[in-house]
Amino acid sequence: MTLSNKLSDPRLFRQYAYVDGKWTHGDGNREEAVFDPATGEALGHIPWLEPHQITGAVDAAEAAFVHWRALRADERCERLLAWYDLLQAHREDLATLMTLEQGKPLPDARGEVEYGASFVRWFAEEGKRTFGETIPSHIPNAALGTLKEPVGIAALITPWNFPLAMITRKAAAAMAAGCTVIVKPAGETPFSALALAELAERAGIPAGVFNVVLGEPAEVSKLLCFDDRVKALSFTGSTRVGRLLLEQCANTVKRVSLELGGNAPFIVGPDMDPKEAAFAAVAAKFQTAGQDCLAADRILVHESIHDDFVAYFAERMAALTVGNGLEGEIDLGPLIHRQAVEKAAAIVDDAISKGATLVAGDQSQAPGENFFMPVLLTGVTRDMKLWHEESFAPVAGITAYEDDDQVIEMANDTEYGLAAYLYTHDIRRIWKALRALEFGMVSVNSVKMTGPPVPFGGVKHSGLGREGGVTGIDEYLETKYYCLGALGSVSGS
Ligand SMILES: NC(=O)c1ccc[n+]([C@@H]2O[C@H](COP(=O)([O-])OP(=O)(O)OC[C@H]3O[C@@H](n4cnc5c(N)ncnc54)[C@H](O)[C@@H]3O)[C@@H](O)[C@H]2O)c1
Ligand SMILES: N[C@@H](CC=O)C(=O)O
Repeated sequence: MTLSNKLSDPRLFRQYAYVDGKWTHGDGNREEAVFDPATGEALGHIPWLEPHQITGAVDAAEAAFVHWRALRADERCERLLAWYDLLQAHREDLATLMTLEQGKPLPDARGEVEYGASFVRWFAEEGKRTFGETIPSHIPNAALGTLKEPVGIAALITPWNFPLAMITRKAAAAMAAGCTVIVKPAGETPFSALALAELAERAGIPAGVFNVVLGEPAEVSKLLCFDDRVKALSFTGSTRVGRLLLEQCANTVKRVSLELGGNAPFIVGPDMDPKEAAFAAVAAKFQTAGQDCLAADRILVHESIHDDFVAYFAERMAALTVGNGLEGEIDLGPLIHRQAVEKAAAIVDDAISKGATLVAGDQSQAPGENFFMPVLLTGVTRDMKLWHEESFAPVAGITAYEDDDQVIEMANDTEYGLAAYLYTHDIRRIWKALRALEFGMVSVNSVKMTGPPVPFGGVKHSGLGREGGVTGIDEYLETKYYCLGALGSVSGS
């Protein structure tokens, strides 16, 4: 059965790039196969565009910008809301596509479609609220103020772990602001991006406003970063590639937003019920099979409840089901590819060789070559890779701590600063930790922390800027100051 036969609307499965409202082949006949990580089967192929075709996408976005920015904000809102409605209407197909190319269980994929669509609705509305200011004038007979204007063309480069929501969180903000966009999705998961393009077209988003380019990642990114007509780059992905792109954008002095890696601490206070905290930690660790920038990577538990916590964690972890996300009640799908499995195994081996205890995680039970069974390690210490690197895998590491000052210092001992979790009901402990934790987001007694109203983003090497929330649209807006002089009698306004 081919992929399109699994969809009720087969036209959502596209194997072309989408530029200037046209489905596009690569002129050089280069292409890339896309695999189902659960089965290893090829799902289809995507073309790689040639450099002149990437430049052509910038030409198209430049031409479309003239008209798109000139629309009234409420007109852009209408088109974005039509896109939102189509995402909702096709959520089952979008979820199926996502599970096939990314591997996450179907209920999680449905959740991501909802999540991704919610950003479109949010920014459709926010576009109507990009207010400027009036400034009390210090210049006689003048009126001062600001206007908000779209920055121009935005290049959006996105990862494979959230193939739809990482695009809409950027694209909807940029498009609502009046920008045109060129999306470069991850080669592992292009089909969700292309389905978004198909639905954007049906929603009446004009040609050239939403483009999806495909190609060799370093080549495409360089062309977009070096092109002076591209005014903003928004990237979600690894810190390694983020640093590279930041450098590449320096020459053209672009607006750069970076959503990079995380290495979240999950702190459990001595006052917590160990069962409640352990169950929450399992949820925070194993979301998206651990391939999540918010995954709880370092679980720091007060020594007084450590042993009970470990027992409950192991019990809960043992109940997790691992398998093909399209089949039955599955908690964890495959990892994205074999290299991810090898990296996870190396991180586990490194920890064990340095003294960690393997409590659970028998890889002989893995249902396929891209699967990695959940692992629980205790006695994790700072010299281990598991402490410093994002494992991006279902590997949980637990460390005991003695007091509040020590655990804050441990939590901050990372180059990353995306998200931290804190479980305690002691308000003084909460307040102290909230202020001391060097992370862009701190979630207290809640695994879920994201959504459209939230300013999502990190500090330190986890990124620059914020996505979502009331400030997310600012990444795509310039502030233009004006001074209207010689007005006669307006002094004092
Ligand atoms: N902070 C966030 O909001 C957030 C969200 C999701 C994922 N992430 C991070 O993303 C990473 C996982 O995603 P990934 O493996 O796709 O990341 P990645 O950095 O390898 O790839 C991200 C994107 O960059 C492209 N790319 C890869 N190499 C490139 C190069 N040399 N030059 C230019 N572009 C290149 C890829 O094709 C892809 O489109 C993790 O580090 C995760 O924490 C962060
Ligand atoms: N779960 C994150 C994506 C990180 O990988 C989000 O909600 O943005």
